[in-house]
Amino acid sequence: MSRKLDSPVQTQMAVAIFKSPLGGEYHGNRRMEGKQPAGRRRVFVQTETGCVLGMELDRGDNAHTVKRRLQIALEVPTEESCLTFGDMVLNNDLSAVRNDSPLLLTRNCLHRSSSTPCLSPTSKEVQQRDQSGLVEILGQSNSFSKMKKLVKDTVKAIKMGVDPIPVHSGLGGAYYFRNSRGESVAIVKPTDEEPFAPNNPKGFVGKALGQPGLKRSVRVGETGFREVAAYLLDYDHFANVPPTALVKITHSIFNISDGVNCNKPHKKKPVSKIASFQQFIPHDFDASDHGTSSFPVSAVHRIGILDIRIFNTDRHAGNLLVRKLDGVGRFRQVELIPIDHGLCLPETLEDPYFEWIHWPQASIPFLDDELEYIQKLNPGRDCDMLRRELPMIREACLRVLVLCTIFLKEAAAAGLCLAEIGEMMSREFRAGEEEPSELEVVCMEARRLITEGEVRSPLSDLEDEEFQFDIDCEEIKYDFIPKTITEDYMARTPSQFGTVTANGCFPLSKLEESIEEEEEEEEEKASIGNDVGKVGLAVLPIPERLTTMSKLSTSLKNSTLCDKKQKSQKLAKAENGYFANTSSGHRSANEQLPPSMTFVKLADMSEQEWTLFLDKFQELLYPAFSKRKSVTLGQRQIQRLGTSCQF
Ligand SMILES: Nc1ncnc2c1ncn2[C@@H]1O[C@H](COP(=O)(O)OP(=O)(O)OP(=O)(O)O)[C@@H](O)[C@H]1O
Repeated sequence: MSRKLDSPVQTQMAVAIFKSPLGGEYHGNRRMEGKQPAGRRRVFVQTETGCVLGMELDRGDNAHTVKRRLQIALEVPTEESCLTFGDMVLNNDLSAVRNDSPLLLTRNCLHRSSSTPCLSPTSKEVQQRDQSGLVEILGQSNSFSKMKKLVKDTVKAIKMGVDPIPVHSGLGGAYYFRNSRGESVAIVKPTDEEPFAPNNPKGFVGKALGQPGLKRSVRVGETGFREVAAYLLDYDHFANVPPTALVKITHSIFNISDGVNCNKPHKKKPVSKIASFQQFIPHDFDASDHGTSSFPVSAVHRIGILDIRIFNTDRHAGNLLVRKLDGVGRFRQVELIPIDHGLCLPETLEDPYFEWIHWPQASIPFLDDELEYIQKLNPGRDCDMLRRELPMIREACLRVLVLCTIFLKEAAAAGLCLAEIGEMMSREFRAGEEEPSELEVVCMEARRLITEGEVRSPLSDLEDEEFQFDIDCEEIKYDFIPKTITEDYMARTPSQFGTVTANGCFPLSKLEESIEEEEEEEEEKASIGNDVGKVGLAVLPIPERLTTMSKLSTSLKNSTLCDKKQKSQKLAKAENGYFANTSSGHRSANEQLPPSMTFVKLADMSEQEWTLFLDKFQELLYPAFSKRKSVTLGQRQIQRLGTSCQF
């Protein structure tokens, strides 16, 4: 491990070495348009501890030449370093890397505990040599044009000495940047100050950039581009996401955990960061402080539509700002502003969080303009746009976007309301165990079907001893037509499939339990990553368990699905164990993170499998929607009955 990578001094050197000849102050992206010699690109290399180095690539550069330059600056031997750009490990060719792209430099992709200090340019000399502007938007989208004035105002205020204000709420580092009148105009969240990132100022540290973060399916350092993705996907400002861009920004307010800046505000030196930069929206409350009944139906629907598309795992009430419109003559009316989209577009499906799910507005059918908006959504086009504007975005995130957009479109067309759609995406906890959502159950079945190649008769399935969804033996008839498997399976909610255990498996009979217990013990001894599956224990109360047992297929062993879930759980355990600890006084990521389950993976499918999977997924949606509608109908009847029985 290089000593140099952990000390601020070399970063100064690095920046000096990589100083940009494209000097001048910030002019949006104008400077890059036209004036840059053909084939030249500027990139920002971020080390896993958050240090940002501006660097220029010539046409002839390749990953090796870049690493060699970094070796000189940081003393990291090229064979020990790894340069990545989103999903891509840059081994040689750099043609996919665009101007202004942030690259990540890690040590041979090794994950390590990262309480090590951040490197950042600290001396005045370095700042002068690093001639990029104080705030530079990374990306070319026209959607960022609104941001240019904001950036200009911010830069002017910085130069006048108007300091940003640290935001005390939230787990991550965030700063209100102001204009020359001292008014907050932007909120800036550096990617290396996210929860658990190396330079988090609130003590939530313990991971390097690129490792699984607060949510396992969102890596540390990758919430910033998700904030931007949410803004870019919010076409026509439909849900009211504030304008947001990714920036490279330099200021002394930012935190670095090297003891240089900590607790010595008067001695702070300017540091450069990659950050999300979002327009500050003046507001009166957030949704946790305000009665939700006054929220307009259309505002709730529009935010819900966005949350579903982007699979938001963090729509809590604090992430909905509320602005009273009394001042603009709309007495008692409010406007909602959705913020904090850093935990959307996870790399796998998990449990989303939709605060609005039980608000009455979410049970009101979609309005015509909303249905029209949904109908026009085109997930393929969304992906193309995101690949173009945010080339570091991972394909796994795009698959989640595609899946959820299809789900939304089909559900809305089938007449489901927002609450129903949200419920179908949410997991349930029963007896302390997490069950897959209805959406995940559909995905699991679609994967099973494409893995098997063809839908086959239940008899052959039983002979194969493949895993089946709670097939009731008594109900199986030999003249059962293939489609019926799916229908039978769809006729059940996840809870009717039986409780899923911590391993994501359905409960077994007692006999099987004891066998599995033994197997589990055996496997505890086996190494992590062993392919032998282990099946979890049933957790149902006895009577319920007996009913479930009688219904279970006799062929629950050899479950590929369970194997996969157990493997991912083992890996999760292994990873949790791996990030052993951090500096004392800081809360390590290990202490904070509850393990979360992955019931179905999307990223490991080939392009061809993914296409087949989406076809199957769409086919399976219709019976799932019918089931959901009948459940809702049943609930309403019970509610009505309850009301009419009241004296
Ligand atoms: N665009 C905005 N305009 C005005 N205020 C904002 C904006 N974005 C965030 N805030 C304020 O800053 C606070 C912290 O922001 P945010 O919730 O995005 O940070 P976070 O660290 O990601 O928080 P959390 O830990 O809740 O996820 C918010 O509670 C809100 O009060």
